[in-house]
Amino acid sequence: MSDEDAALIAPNPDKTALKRVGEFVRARLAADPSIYRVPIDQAEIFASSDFLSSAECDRLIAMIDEVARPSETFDAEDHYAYRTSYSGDVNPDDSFVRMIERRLSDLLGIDLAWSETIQGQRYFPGQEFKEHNDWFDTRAPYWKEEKRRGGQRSWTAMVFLNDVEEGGTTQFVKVGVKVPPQRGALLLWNNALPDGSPNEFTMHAALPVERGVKYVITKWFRTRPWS
Ligand SMILES: O=C(O)CCC(=O)C(=O)O
Ligand SMILES: [Fe+2]
Repeated sequence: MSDEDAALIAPNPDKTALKRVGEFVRARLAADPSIYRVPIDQAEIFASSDFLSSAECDRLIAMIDEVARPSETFDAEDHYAYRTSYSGDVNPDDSFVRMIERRLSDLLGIDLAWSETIQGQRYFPGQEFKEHNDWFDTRAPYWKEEKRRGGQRSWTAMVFLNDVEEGGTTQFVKVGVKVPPQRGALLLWNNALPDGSPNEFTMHAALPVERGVKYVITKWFRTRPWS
């Protein structure tokens, strides 16, 4: 059995909560005319082209440049091969950041308290984030802590802050969906299936930047209040 297959049969204590979050966010997004659903059946992936203004993107880019440090993923063993970009939590107490967070939370209809603080990422040429799923592996040592502080990740919200000269496409590798960076565009997806189990079709990668620099912000929503 591959590691990936094993992850899919790992214990899923948050299944019912994931199902419930999936249901209400799905209904809310379906009723929102600014949101487009990527037309595939295997995963719930949504986009909105002008979520942030250029001025808002520039302000976030400047904040990321201030906090950038090497990324950490939850897979300590090979994280350098895995994600080579720079990342950092932008200041969650900043009133401008709070405004962006409130907008995301309102769009999805998930209480802001159920989400991790916004993370900024910057990719220079050659940097990438190899294919992965955003959900936690409930068999990994870190799960004990994550379970206590908000549980499984439900929805991911990501915003591209700039156009990239070449490369940096976000690719959902199992369903053939490719989203090139587009300034201000929001990408949202449900990491779970409608029944609350992890959806392997959400596996995604940030392809290497070839020319220019790529900036994104990401916010992960959980299944209960995050701390
Ligand atoms: O930068 C991207 O395009 C993807 C980022 C990502 O997958 C993540 O932060 O989990
Ligand atoms: Fe991801």
